[in-house]
Amino acid sequence: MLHVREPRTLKKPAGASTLTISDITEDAARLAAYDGHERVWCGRDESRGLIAIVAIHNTVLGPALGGTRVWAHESFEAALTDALRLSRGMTYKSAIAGTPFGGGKAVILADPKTQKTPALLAAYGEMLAALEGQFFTGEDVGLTVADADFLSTCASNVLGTGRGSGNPSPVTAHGVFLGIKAALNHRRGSQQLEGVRVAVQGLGSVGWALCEKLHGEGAALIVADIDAERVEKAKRLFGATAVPAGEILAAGADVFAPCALGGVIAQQTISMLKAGIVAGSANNQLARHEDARLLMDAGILYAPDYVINAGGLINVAAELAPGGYDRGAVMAKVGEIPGTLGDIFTRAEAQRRPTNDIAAEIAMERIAAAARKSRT
Ligand SMILES: NC(=O)c1ccc[n+]([C@@H]2O[C@H](COP(=O)([O-])OP(=O)(O)OC[C@H]3O[C@@H](n4cnc5c(N)ncnc54)[C@H](O)[C@@H]3O)[C@@H](O)[C@H]2O)c1
Repeated sequence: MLHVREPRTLKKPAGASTLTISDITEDAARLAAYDGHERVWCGRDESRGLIAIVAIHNTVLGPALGGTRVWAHESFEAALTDALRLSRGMTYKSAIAGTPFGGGKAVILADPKTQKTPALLAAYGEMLAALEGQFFTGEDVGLTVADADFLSTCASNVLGTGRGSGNPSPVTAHGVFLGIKAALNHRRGSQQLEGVRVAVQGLGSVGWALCEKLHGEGAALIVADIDAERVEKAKRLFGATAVPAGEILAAGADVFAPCALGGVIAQQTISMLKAGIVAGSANNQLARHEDARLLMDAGILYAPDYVINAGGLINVAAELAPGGYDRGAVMAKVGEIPGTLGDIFTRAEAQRRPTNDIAAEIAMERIAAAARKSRT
C-alpha cells in the first residue's frame, strides 16, 4: 500500500533541456523491494543516453544521501529493485552510524566502461540539480571521483569530489578491516590476523584497499575478480592465492569478505561457504533478509553489510557537518564500527536471533524515536 506522501516539487531543468523527470513511486510500489519508499524518480534523456532512477526511502533522520551506481542491469525492473534495496540499506546504515541523513540511492542504467559519456553525465547532472534539497549523492560502483567532480559543476548536491572528501573507498575499507577484527574477536577471543585465511571477492576500490591492510597484518589472502589483471597484481603484491570467480565462496577460508556486488549470499550458496565469518563491503550481500537465519543456523557469523561498510557514508556525510569536513573526526567515528558490531553479535547470540534482525531493530528504533521527537 502506498504511504501518504507530501507533494514534492522538482526544480525546473534548464530551458532547452531534453531531460524529463517523472515520479514512478506508484510503479515502484508494485515491487517486493518497495518497502514504503517516500519517492522514486526516473530521469530519461534519449538523445544523451540517460535512464536514471533516484530512490528516496526515508527522510526522518535528514535529507536522503546515497551514492550513484552506474551499471548495465539486465532490465529496468532489475535496476529499480537494485535502487530500492540500496536506498533502504542507506536508511538503516545512516541510522546505525548516527549520521543525520535519510536513505536514498541512484542507479544509472549504463555500462560504466562504454556508455558513461560526458553527455550522459551532463543529463544526469541536470537531474541532480532538479533534486537539490531532496537528495545528496557521490561515488558508487561505476562512478568515480572524476565523475563526481564533473557532476558537481552541474549541481550542488554532489559529495565525494576531489575538492571535498574525495574517494570514500579507503575509509570504507578501514571500517571493514576493523569489522573483520571485531568478528574474529567475537568468535576466537582474538583480533590477531596473522595466518587467518581471508577470501576477498572483488579487488576494486574497497577490496584492494582491504587486501593491503589484511596483508599488512599477516592474513593469508585468497582472491577472485572478473578482472584478471587485478588478480595477477594481488598474486604478485600480496602473495595471494587466486581462485576462479565462481569458486571464491567455497574457498577454504576463515573469513569470506564479499567486496563486489550484492546478492552473493543466498539459500543455494550458503551450503558452499566454508568460512565461519562473512564480513565484507558489498551492499545487500544477502539475496533475502531471511538468509541471515540460514547463515546463523549454519554457524556462520554475519557482520550486517550496512553496519560494517558505513565508513564511506561517514566520510561523505562529514562534508556537510557544521564545522566542515574533519578527517580526524571521520576516522574516530569509523573506529566505532567494531564496537557497534560487537554489541550486535552479543545481542544476537544472547537472543538466538540473526545479526541483521538486531541491526534492523536498532535502526528502526532510532528512526521511530526521531519521528516521535519531530512530532512533539
Ligand atoms: N566504495 C565505497 O566506499 C563503498 C561503500 C560502501 C559499500 N560499497 C560497496 O562495496 C562493493 C565494492 O565497491 P567498490 O567501490 O570497491 O566497487 P568497484 O567497482 O571499485 O569494485 C568492484 C570489483 O568487483 C569486481 N567484480 C564484479 N563482479 C565480480 C564477480 N562476480 N566476482 C568477483 N569480482 C567481481 C569488479 O571487477 C571490481 O574489481 C560494492 O557493493 C559497493 O556498493 C562501497
